[in-house]
Amino acid sequence: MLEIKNVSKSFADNEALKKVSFCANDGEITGLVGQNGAGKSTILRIIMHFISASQGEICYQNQKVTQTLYNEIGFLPEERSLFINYTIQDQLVYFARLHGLKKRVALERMHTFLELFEVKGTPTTKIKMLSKGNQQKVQLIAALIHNPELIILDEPFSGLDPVNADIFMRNILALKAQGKMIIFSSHNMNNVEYLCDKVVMLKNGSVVLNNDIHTIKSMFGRTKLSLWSLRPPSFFAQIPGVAVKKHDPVTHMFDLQLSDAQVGKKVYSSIEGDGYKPVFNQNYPTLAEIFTRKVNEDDHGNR
Ligand SMILES: Nc1ncnc2c1ncn2[C@@H]1O[C@H](COP(=O)(O)OP(=O)(O)OP(=O)(O)O)[C@@H](O)[C@H]1O
Repeated sequence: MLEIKNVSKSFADNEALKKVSFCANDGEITGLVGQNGAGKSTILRIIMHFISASQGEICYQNQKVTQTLYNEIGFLPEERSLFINYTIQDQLVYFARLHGLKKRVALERMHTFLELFEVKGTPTTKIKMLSKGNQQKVQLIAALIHNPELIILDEPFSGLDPVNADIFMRNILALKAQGKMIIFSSHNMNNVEYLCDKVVMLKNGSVVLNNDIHTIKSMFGRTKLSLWSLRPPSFFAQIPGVAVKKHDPVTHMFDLQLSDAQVGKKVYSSIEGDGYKPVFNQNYPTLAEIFTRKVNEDDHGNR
């Protein structure tokens, strides 16, 4: 288990992190989300010991994290850091050797990873000849080549097309199945929702959500209602607790936001006499919608 305990960090008078606490577990994927500047990279850099916390502590498997843990951690930095004149092979062997791997083992693993990640290039292709997405794959392989137990990925999906994002996701899930602990930051809520067991959301340096996805969704309730109706938008807008988010006059589909899941019953009874309804779907908000709501809340949790 990785425990982040009351970590604060200030850069001059800017409080970038305020008493941040959360845990990550072996065999689980934890997603770190938040707006630009929320503090995601800062907490990841503190875990990596690149910068120190102003306060608080971090424990991994019940021991204080020190630089000696370096070989147990695989890190994908937000800013890519490859030597563009190196070949893929020289680059990956270089990183593997930094972690004490023998060249033969590094080469074996390199071949496996190049295949798994479908890198478009051979071991002797120079990094600068690769597309941005393929360079990113090499950077991720560099983070994994020493077989770390804790994998920290700062925005792994930025700049990837959907096919390559899928390849990344498939491999991240395979690493989880091997029991690895994975923490990644991302602005792509669909990827976070698909991959993560747990989500931690930072807002202005503070944790505002910290739970498994199912619990987070339950906290918000089934407050999203998609329905088919021939009624005009004004009919639904006058029901207390209902906001009309979208109406398509061609398909007669509505997206309604409910203040409370119970309001769904009121909506249902108001159109009960209208006859056959091909769609009446009351659901939890998506993680992207929850994210937007949390961003727009004031500090007292009011929307
Ligand atoms: N080295 C630094 N010196 C001064 N301020 C910094 C430094 N690193 C980060 N900050 C500040 O700390 C705050 C958090 O930044 P951080 O990079 O952690 O945010 P982030 O959530 O990763 O944002 P993004 O999504 O844009 O990458 C910001 O106000 C930023 O300006």
